[in-house]
Amino acid sequence: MKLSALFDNAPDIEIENLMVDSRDVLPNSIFFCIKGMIHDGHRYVNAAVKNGAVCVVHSEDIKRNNANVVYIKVRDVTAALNQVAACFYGYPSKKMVVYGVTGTNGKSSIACMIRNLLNPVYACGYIGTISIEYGDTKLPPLLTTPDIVPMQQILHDMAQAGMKACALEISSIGLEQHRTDSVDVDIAIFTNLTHDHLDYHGTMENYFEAKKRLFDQLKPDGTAITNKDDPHGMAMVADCPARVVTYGVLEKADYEAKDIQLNADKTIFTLVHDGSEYPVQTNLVAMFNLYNLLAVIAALHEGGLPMEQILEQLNTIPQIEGRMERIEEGQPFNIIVDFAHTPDGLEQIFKFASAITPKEKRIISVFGSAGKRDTKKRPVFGQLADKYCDLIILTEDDPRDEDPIQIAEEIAAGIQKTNRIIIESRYDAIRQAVEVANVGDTILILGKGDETFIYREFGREPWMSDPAAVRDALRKYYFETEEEDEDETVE
Ligand SMILES: CC(=O)N[C@H]1[C@@H](OP(=O)(O)OP(=O)(O)OC[C@H]2O[C@@H](n3ccc(=O)[nH]c3=O)[C@H](O)[C@@H]2O)O[C@H](CO)[C@@H](O)[C@@H]1O[C@H](C)C(=O)N[C@@H](C)C(=O)N[C@H](CCC(=O)O)C(=O)O
Ligand SMILES: Nc1ncnc2c1ncn2[C@@H]1O[C@H](COP(=O)(O)OP(=O)(O)OP(=O)(O)O)[C@@H](O)[C@H]1O
Repeated sequence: MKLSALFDNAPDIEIENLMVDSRDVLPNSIFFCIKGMIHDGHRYVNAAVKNGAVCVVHSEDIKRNNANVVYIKVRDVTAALNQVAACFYGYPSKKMVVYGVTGTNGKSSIACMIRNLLNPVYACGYIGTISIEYGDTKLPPLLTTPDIVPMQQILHDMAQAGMKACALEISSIGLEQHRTDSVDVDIAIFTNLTHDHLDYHGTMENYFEAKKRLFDQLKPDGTAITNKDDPHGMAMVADCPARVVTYGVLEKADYEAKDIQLNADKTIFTLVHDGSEYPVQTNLVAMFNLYNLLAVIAALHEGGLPMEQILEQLNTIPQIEGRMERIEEGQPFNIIVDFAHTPDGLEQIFKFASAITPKEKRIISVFGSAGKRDTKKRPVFGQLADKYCDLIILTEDDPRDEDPIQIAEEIAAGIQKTNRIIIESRYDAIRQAVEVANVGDTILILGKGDETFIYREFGREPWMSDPAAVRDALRKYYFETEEEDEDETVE
């Protein structure tokens, strides 16, 4: 693409790449000087030119010392990058119906469900924490919400591959860093707002405002779907220029659930919408998933999918990897692997475990808390586990360069009455839970879902994943010892 097509009054030189990091080698590129939290891109112009930049977009005064380079001064480099990236990749989001999901918990669950339910009738991709998927392509995730250039590039690839829609997770950090400013969102969904990412945003007010940007910026012919039962649900859409649609359980809402029956293996309820009542049965479990499902039904229906077509799929919704994943290997106790890593997420899963575990049986939880991330939530995790669990096994969870034992001690500071042990190795902690569980107990393995890495001081270290670890431990330390016990009895 010619530079002149991207900037007014620019020369006709050919542009092949967009560069935001001077360390990337990208021939015939435009380098954008982004001011970050640590570095200022303006300091890396020479390195960028060495690595292929033929144009530099900047907001501060810099030395224009290379006659072969075009220098373009703008007021806001990030805004320019957003406009240029969308144009460079052919405005891909305008070619698809984009469902943008934001909120503290439930983004991946809702975005994956939208993709899974829509895809059979209307080709839909997914971008989020779990992966990037479209058609038969499945790529590892970048960030939850990719940076500006990869975002536009992925959307372009999706549109090229024939996707007509995309379910996109939009994190508060992504919003704060303007990663979706040039994404044409058609339907924006809000799940809930509870304690998370306060290390980044500082206060709940800032965190709220970051999320609210998605709704403030929504186009007038877009749709905002909000959780009426969440204390922030209506405030989130207060200044939204788009049509607002609500879902909920506690109050009248556009998509409302009543007569709810929560079971260990299914949920039954009546959906009330637009004066009609629909009986619904789904294989999804737990109250928070009912909320997620209401958001999904609202989004798909508002997006044009007939209600009957949505409802007929709800009894066999595909399991979302690492989210409320029940491990069934024939053991006589429940094992659930879940990605819960916020206080609200933890409390929801503890409540569900309390509902499915008989009073005289135990809830055994295995979890930690990530290093270098929101340290204030650690004792809160401890308090919550103390309230609901009978045995707490604290272990590592992405320690980065912190000491996992120290993190565990900080969680333990919130535990007053419940037995707790600290086992640093995640595998050994899972093994311990499996070895001590009795018939009818419930084991919860929380925080990492299906992730196949653990972040350490040097970066990602491969990890077999919690579901694989628990299956391995069951085989080696539960079923084999059971067989040995039987052999001894025979003798
Ligand atoms: C903490 C954080 O959000 N960091 C993001 C931020 O980086 P930063 O401000 O530190 O950037 P910086 O290092 O100061 O660099 C500033 C600029 O100088 C450039 N640079 C820097 C050095 C150099 O030699 N040359 C050069 O050109 C950099 O490429 C950059 O453009 O801006 C970068 C884009 O310019 C992001 O990629 C980066 O995300 C990092 C990778 C990250 O880990 N982010 C996480 C926290 C995140 O975004 N998480 C959310 C939420 C997930 C959830 O909900 O759980 C997500 O959406 O994934
Ligand atoms: N609507 C909800 N309300 C509260 N907790 C939820 C909700 N949906 C899911 N959870 C809990 O939060 C965990 C993470 O869910 P999910 O991955 O969908 O959230 P997320 O917002 O995408 O988080 P992340 O971006 O960090 O992946 C789940 O495993 C579950 O324990």
